[in-house]
Amino acid sequence: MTSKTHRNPSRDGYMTEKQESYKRVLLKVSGEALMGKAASGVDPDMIDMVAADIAEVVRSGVQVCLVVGGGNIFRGLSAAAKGMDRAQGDYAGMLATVINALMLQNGLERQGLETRVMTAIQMASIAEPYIRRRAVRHMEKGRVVIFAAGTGNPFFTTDTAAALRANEMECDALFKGTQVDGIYSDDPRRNPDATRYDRLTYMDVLSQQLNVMDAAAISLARENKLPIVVFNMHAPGAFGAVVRSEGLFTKVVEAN
Ligand SMILES: Nc1ncnc2c1ncn2[C@@H]1O[C@H](COP(=O)(O)OP(=O)(O)OP(=O)(O)O)[C@@H](O)[C@H]1O
Ligand SMILES: O=c1ccn([C@@H]2O[C@H](COP(=O)(O)O)[C@@H](O)[C@H]2O)c(=O)[nH]1
Repeated sequence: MTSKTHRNPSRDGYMTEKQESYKRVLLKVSGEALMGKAASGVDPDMIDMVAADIAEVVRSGVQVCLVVGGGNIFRGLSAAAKGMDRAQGDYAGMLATVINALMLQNGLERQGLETRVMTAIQMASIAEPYIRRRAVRHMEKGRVVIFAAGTGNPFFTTDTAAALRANEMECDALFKGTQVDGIYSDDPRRNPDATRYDRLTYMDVLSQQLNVMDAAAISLARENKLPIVVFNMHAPGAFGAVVRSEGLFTKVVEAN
């Protein structure tokens, strides 16, 4: 695939262009990616690398908001598989995303960026409650807004939270920074013969059950024609590169 699509500010169509021009984007940071080389938890070097990447994009004039996962600390589904009440486990998972958000906020501030953490579950002594119009205002002022605690509801994931917030913030695209350099025909970490796609439609991802993101997130993006860009966030500068449409990534859009 050689051509790239560009989402117009009106959000109602695509143009064929060589270079994307994004005004506002949401980056979903995988919790697992924050582990770096560690077995669990957060690798401070990885926080610094991700923060430097985000700072580069912000300084290029793009408004950035973030949703952080919690899979490096706790996943409700895994706990439920061992007998824990699912909803209780999911609330613990959402709290895990708040820990990651605070770590990332600190990393971003060390890069000299202005930031706000907004939580979907109220915890007013450490972060602002999520208020949509306030979040938009923060971004207009050049602040990086980190949306924590997922959607605030059990039985969801931070991928769905990312699609939800990206739509609410009227972002031009949702970037999913993960451990693999795009979407493959099968999980590349389990199947070495899986092949990578440059471009897919939402329906391709749903019908072929390409499990890089959950179906609820893909459906939400599809309903609102929100492009999704999946890329590997382990190399320094990776986020800036995909925002400039460089390097390897898979883009999910409405039609090829
Ligand atoms: N078809 C596929 N193409 C690419 N990756 C896939 C595919 N199927 C499954 N995966 C897996 O999906 C993973 C993406 O999940 P990732 O860990 O980034 O998300 P997450 O669960 O949202 O993050 P976290 O819970 O750690 O915050 C990849 O690491 C990859 O191994
Ligand atoms: O809206 C949400 C978002 C997340 N959760 C719980 O948090 C963990 C961690 O999120 P990941 O997306 O897996 O990184 C998730 O496993 C859920 O248990 C939630 O309940 N609701």
